[in-house]
Amino acid sequence: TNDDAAASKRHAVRLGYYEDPFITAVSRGGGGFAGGGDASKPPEISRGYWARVVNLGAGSDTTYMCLCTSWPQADWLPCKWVDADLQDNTSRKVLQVTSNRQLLEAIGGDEVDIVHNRHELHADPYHIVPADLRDPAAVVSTLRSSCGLDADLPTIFLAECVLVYLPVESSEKLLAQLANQFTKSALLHYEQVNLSDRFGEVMLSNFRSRGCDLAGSAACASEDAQRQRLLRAGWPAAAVWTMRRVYAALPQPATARVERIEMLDEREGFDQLLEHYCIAYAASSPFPSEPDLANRLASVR
Ligand SMILES: C[S@@+](CC[C@H](N)C(=O)[O-])C[C@H]1O[C@@H](n2cnc3c(N)ncnc32)[C@H](O)[C@@H]1O
Repeated sequence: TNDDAAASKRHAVRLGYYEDPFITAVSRGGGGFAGGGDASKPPEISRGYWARVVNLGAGSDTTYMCLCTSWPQADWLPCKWVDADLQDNTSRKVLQVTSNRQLLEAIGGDEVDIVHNRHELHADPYHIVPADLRDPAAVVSTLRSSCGLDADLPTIFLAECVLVYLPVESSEKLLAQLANQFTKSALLHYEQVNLSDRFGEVMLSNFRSRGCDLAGSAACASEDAQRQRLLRAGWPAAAVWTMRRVYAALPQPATARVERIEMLDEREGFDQLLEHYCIAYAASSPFPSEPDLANRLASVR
């Protein structure tokens, strides 16, 4: 599934949907390692990738490298960044990063000490570590002991198309462990939603026919199911938006540019697809009221 995600991203970048100078280094077809073939993807898929607010830190994702090169001096860059995935994927990513000059330079080049073995890499502030998300206690222990993460510091967790592959009991345990251990944290999570309607059932059977059983699909039945899972896991605040709502809220010049890259046969199919993916946000403290938020923003400015 990671190879397919990487190939879809490479295709979207090649057509100009968004920029990611590192995607060819991590995805086969451009000298990279991840498979996924070079098949072109329908424009609905590319628009979906472009509209994602967050590219999550797993698989062949290159968000850290993109952030570092786009804003090399920014003081808001995180003081630690961890890409965690199953060992097969981290081994591949370690090989990609250590054997590619462009990726090495993006993570600090000669300026940082890079310690790595086949499965993990530590180039503080950047880390790649193997972690099975079905074992949350081990995940937290790895973050603390191998990456030096301080659970008392503000932390953002990103999960892009990942939780849906875990049984719901496992994703709930993981979410509970993160909410419980990281008391100043937020979670941004992107995956399928509304899978209980007819379109959702067809999506599920398409995944199944590609040999991909979505073990966590029950948590994706509706927006409420997604939200309730976060609340049940102990996150005090949680909100869910379908990608249709997110897309409609994006700046019009930006959507207009992307919609000129490739025409859609029909808009309805794209809207349906957007209706079946969501962004969920959870926070370890209740959301501020709108006036409170405005006051806080004013004091920062
Ligand atoms: C569809 S890919 C998404 C990759 C990346 N987040 C992206 O969107 O480009 C799903 C990822 O979830 C990872 N994954 C699935 N089950 C996992 C588990 N139990 N523990 C850790 N990672 C897992 C896979 O290895 C794969 O990299």
